[in-house]
Amino acid sequence: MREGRIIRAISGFFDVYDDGEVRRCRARGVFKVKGTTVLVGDFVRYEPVGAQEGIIREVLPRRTELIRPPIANVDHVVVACSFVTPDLNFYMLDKTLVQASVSGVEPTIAFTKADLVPPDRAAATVDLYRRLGYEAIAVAAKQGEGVNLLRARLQGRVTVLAGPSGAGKSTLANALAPGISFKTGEVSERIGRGRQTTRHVELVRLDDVTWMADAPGFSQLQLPVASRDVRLHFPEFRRFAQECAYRDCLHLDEDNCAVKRAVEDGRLPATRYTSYRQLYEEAREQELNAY
Ligand SMILES: Nc1nc2c(ncn2[C@@H]2O[C@H](COP(=O)(O)OP(=O)(O)OP(=O)(O)O)[C@@H](O)[C@H]2O)c(=O)[nH]1
Ligand SMILES: [Zn+2]
Repeated sequence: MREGRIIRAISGFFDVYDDGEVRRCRARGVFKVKGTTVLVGDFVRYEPVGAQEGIIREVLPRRTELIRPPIANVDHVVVACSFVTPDLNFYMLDKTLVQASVSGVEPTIAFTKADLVPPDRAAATVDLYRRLGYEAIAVAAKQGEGVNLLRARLQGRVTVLAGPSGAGKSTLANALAPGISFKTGEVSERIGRGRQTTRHVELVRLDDVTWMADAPGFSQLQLPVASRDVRLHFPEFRRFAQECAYRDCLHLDEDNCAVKRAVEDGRLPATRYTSYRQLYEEAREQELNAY
């Protein structure tokens, strides 16, 4: 039995990468355990058959699992966020950072189109996020600025790109892995009678241990977290939250909230707190709609 990584799924077959070779495999017996799925990104045990085929016998435990696109063991997301066209949207950025945190995927923020804004503005935004503890890089893809820094962040990991339409994901994908054909938006397909939205995804090899998904990750639809837990995904709140009067302070309308105090006197950025309140409300709404 050998081990490999699924890099592509095509109508019942799975392409398994193992030590420089790709084998087209079928899965046998693995679905007997109820609820078992086989995803791109999965590590599997398989039996080679002939020179180019094989049979998957076991799916190994996953570290992470994204729903859109369905992909396992992603460890890194590059969150593309443009300074202009579309204008920088802190709320969208912060939402994606929360989604990454909930999924256990480490983010790197790529502030794109840095060539279109004054350098001091670009630097201030990058600094804001770095001070919060995030990895953040200003990128001007056409000039090549920031691309090598970003590429270094991919090394040894499986990366997906996320970010709104027009943020520069395809452009980044091409700069990072020349020749990659990055799928844009959502791919719809007719399946049977209804129209079902599916998103095919493949892992593209940069080197033996470095892979990138060829389709964007993290739909902006749902926030997979309870409203009361949203605060846990704003890491900069932590050191202030200890000083809140209530141990379980949500940092909303409670008295004597150290997080709100820190926002008021500028020790925490107001944009982040605004995003927090909005995301809390959004998660709360989801909960109320679930009943
Ligand atoms: N000036 C400048 N333009 C950029 C940069 N990166 C991307 N663009 C332009 O921004 C536009 C959108 O870029 P894409 O890479 O297609 O954006 P995307 O995120 O893949 O967009 P969707 O396919 O809609 O999801 C294109 O016209 C790019 O040429 C950059 O660093 N600087
Ligand atoms: Zn508080």
